[in-house]
Amino acid sequence: MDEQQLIRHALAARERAYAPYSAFRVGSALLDGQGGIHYGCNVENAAYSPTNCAERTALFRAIADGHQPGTFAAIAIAGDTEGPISPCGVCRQVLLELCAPDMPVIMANLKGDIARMTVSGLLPGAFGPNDLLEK
Ligand SMILES: O=c1ccn([C@H]2C[C@H](O)[C@@H](CO)O2)c(=O)[nH]1
Ligand SMILES: [Zn+2]
Repeated sequence: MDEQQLIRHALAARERAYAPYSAFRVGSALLDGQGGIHYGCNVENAAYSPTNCAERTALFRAIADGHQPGTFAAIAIAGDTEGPISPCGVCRQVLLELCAPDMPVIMANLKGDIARMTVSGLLPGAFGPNDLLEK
């Protein structure tokens, strides 16, 4: 699974977004350690705050399907932004919780722009699992 393929999966997932309020559709594709893909899209809500971003949808789906935290290989995210889409702060925190710190996060837009970061690079100075679990 190369980067371009993972981005294509994220773009396909974006088609399933439920975004009637913002009309801003986002897709994600999470690659697991066995080469499996877990799709995510944003799912909005009339009360707004229950909205789930594409990134968290894919991560929560994969965990619910039995994958262990820290075993994922990469995530791609795609949205119709000027530059490569950037995950929100809540998703950065959830990525830090459920993925290895050095896991690649591939950010794309519809024009083919791509940016790459690691999970830990997206949330410098984070309060994370180590602060509670390793005493
Ligand atoms: O990285 C992002 C940024 C935004 N959204 C969603 C949340 C909301 O439904 C809409 C507008 O913020 O886009 C995502 O899913 N992922
Ligand atoms: Zn988010």
